Amino acid sequence: MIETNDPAIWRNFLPWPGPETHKHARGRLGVVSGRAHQTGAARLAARAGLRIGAGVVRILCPPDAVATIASTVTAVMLTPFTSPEALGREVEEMDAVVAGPAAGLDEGTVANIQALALSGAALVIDADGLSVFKGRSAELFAVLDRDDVLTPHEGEFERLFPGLLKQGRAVAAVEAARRAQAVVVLKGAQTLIAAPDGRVRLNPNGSPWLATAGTGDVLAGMIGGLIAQRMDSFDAASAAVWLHSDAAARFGPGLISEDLCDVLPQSLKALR
Ligand SMILES: NC(=O)C1=CN([C@@H]2O[C@H](COP(=O)(O)OP(=O)(O)OC[C@H]3O[C@@H](n4cnc5c(N)ncnc54)[C@H](OP(=O)(O)O)[C@@H]3O)[C@@H](O)[C@H]2O)[C@@H](O)CC1
Ligand SMILES: Nc1ncnc2c1ncn2[C@@H]1O[C@H](COP(=O)(O)OP(=O)(O)O)[C@@H](O)[C@H]1O
Repeated sequence: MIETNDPAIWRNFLPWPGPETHKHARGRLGVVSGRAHQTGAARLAARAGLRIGAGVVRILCPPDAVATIASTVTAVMLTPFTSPEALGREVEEMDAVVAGPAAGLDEGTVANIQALALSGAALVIDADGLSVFKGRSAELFAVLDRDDVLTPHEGEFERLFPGLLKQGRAVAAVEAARRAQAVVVLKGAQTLIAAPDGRVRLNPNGSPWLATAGTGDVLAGMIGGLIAQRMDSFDAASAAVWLHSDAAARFGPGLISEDLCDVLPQSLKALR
């Protein structure tokens, strides 16, 4: 049965800070950046992770990207890594990690995701982190846990699950989550969120203003930020998808992806 992704389902599980909390207790999120000329996507995701409440957000980047990122981030922290093993060590203390946006379609991205999967952090895998496994999806599924989240648009979905969309989006999303044994967010005008146990939610408040570059990167950061705050991954994905659309609708005409973070507090306040 397809459930409507109504806030009533997950609203009581949204993580609000208690009086005794501190930034590390609120959740630590990592975001893996691409090379020097491909850092925007990670910066969008990292900012979104902070805005949705993760207490500490750190971008992990190749050494050549340090100067670019350092000159453009403020509250977001930054650590370079020189190998997949070093990346895996950096995320040991993190609660969740976003990987894939603008990561590059090469073996380095495969190795980074495999190293991240060995850590205890929940993974949110998007964009190139999905596309790089085209024709070899079993290698990705083999390293995933049930608290990991895949966030494909239809093009990326087709690369991981060729032909499956012909069965209809809802059936396809459920089957994808079963095969991956992870949460699958099949993005689009009516985004679906599917869990490996067969549950599926259809998002009711999609906003066409989201059809602009980088909004998927923001969504990945929002999901990662909620999981870092220890929200269940299926509920975190559901809540992030709804809040993302709500923020877009509040902003309306002229929205670009970097505006979403600025309007997200209004969406959060309305639910509190
Ligand atoms: N600020 C930054 O740094 C940003 C960096 N970004 C980074 O850019 C890289 C490329 O990302 P991407 O998503 O544009 O390209 P990708 O998935 O390789 O292929 C696109 C092809 O897939 C198809 N397609 C089918 N359905 C689709 C759908 N629903 N939505 C979209 N596409 C759909 C469609 O094919 P067509 O239908 O045209 O034949 C289309 O031509 C990636 O690393 C990403 O992280 C972006 O996040 C933006 C902000
Ligand atoms: N017509 C639309 N109506 C509602 N939401 C849309 C529409 N088009 C795109 N979106 C949303 O915008 C986001 C785009 O993500 P994605 O394709 O990964 O973009 P990018 O890679 O540029 O960040 C997704 O959350 C998707 O659901």
